[in-house]
Amino acid sequence: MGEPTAGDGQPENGADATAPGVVGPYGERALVVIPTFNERENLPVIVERLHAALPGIHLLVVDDSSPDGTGEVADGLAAEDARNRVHVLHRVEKDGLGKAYLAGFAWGLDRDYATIIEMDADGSHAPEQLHRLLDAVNDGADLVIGSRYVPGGQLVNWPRHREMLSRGANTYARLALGARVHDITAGFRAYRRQVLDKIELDTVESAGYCFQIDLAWRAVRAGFDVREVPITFTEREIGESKMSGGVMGEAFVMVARWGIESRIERLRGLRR
Ligand SMILES: Nc1nc2c(ncn2[C@@H]2O[C@H](COP(=O)(O)OP(=O)(O)O[C@H]3O[C@H](CO)[C@@H](O)[C@H](O)[C@@H]3O)[C@@H](O)[C@H]2O)c(=O)[nH]1
Repeated sequence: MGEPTAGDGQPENGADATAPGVVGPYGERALVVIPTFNERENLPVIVERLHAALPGIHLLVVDDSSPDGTGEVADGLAAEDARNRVHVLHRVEKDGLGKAYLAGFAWGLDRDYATIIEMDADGSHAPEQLHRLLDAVNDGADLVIGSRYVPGGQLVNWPRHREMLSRGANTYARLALGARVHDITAGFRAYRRQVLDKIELDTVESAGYCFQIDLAWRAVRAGFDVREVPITFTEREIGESKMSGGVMGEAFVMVARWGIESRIERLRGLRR
């Protein structure tokens, strides 16, 4: 499956990956993990915007051998960056968003980044709003979710059917799990590394977008301070979403399972 290829985990530009990725005023080392599949036109734009917004931040592109050559574009960006802020992890085949993030998290945790961020490559998440998430981390939050569904959150140009699907998925997850998170499927997040160290990433099974629900739910259950800050989510202009029936089916089944498991656990706790 999409395991990192030999030699992966090393920065492709020969950079010292332990060099600090200090985020301006935040004074902590932060890594933005960007999963990519067929994003060759979007990637250079997002990298430029990210470094314009937060010049000190490091980023790791996790590419699943995109047929359109995104991996080579990422290597080029890494080679061009004189400050060694851009790193690339190549995986052998498309293996789902969740697995790509897990590989990226492992890379970042190995290199002692203090904060690890999730962000799409397609411009849906605005790098200019990343400081909102980092401010909340700085304020003591453990997991910060950039939320479309709290006051101040917005959707721009998202097709109506995607909005309904997303809102439906959030309502379903809230009812099944009882987690008080408004946008538990959101993919713009910042994790304090202690969260990722604690929530047993080696037992994560979710491969697709339900990975987002899985990790937020684990963080809630572990008692971490999970907060939402409003963001604007903008529909991509170039390329296509990788959402599929399989991705939705996986989320439906997994969330039902976690809901049942947590109710059983609660009942056992009451009986004791
Ligand atoms: N490496 C890798 N990257 C992937 C894969 N599938 C998707 N990606 C990358 O993951 C990012 C998000 O994928 P999209 O397909 O553009 O997501 P979306 O439909 O716009 O979904 C957004 O909304 C979902 C629901 O709220 C979110 O769950 C999701 O994270 C994302 O923000 C993009 O950078 C895309 O290239 C994969 O199998 N492997």
